[in-house]
Amino acid sequence: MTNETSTAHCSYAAKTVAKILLDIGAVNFRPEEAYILTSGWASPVYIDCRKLISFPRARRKVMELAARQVSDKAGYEAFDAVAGGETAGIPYSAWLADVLDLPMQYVRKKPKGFGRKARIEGDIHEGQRVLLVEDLATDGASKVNFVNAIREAGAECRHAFVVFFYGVFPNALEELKKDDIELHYLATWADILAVAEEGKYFPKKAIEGVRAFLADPIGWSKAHGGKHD
Ligand SMILES: O=P(O)(O)OC[C@H]1O[C@H](OP(=O)(O)OP(=O)(O)O)[C@H](O)[C@@H]1O
Ligand SMILES: O=C(O)c1cc(=O)[nH]c(=O)[nH]1
Repeated sequence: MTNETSTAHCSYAAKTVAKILLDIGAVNFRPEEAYILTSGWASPVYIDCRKLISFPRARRKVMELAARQVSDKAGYEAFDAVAGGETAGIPYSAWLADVLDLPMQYVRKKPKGFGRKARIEGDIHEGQRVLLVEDLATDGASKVNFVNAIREAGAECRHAFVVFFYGVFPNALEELKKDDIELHYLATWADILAVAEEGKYFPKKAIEGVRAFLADPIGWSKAHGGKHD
């Protein structure tokens, strides 16, 4: 595949996924009352990718795009298994494993306090090449936790896939790279804003509020009680 074909596909995928997320009501703008994200950042925006589980045609489309994206970026036959991060990543990993015809596992955030005390459920082997799958990434910190659990189990994990990546927190991709993790994603906030503006999904004022956050997420977080370093 040429670079141009791959770029055209990324752009088509970004627009399609942004439109799907807007159409199913997964995109929440709330500049007047900040959301505090898992990572501690305050944000006027929140994407509820979990909603996709209830929309079968939309989720099938997203998974087709995902399968193509990871094959283009990481390579055909680059993986031996697909692992979902608890909780939201689990259904996505099941669907993607199905499309890619690969075994599936899932990774717990913490070991269970009893039984096998395992963090990986499913069959995992020494040297197996595992793709971590999650719903979304903000600054990516949770990905490192899941990847470490996969590596501690003896498998290899150098790639993570998310449907949605914030694409606003500085150095998120570079920080993951330091841990030898390449993040693949279909859409970002820039894609959502472009489609939302064009399709007039939200009042102009809400879009402007979101733009202020995207231009300075750290300053916005600090001013609204979230973390800022
Ligand atoms: O830290 P990042 O890598 O940027 O990603 C943000 C994480 O926060 C959310 O999960 P949450 O911890 O709320 O758990 P859940 O999946 O159990 O809902 C989301 O599903 C991502 O996994
Ligand atoms: O970081 C999070 O917790 C988070 C952000 C977001 O936009 N959506 C979500 O489900 N979780």
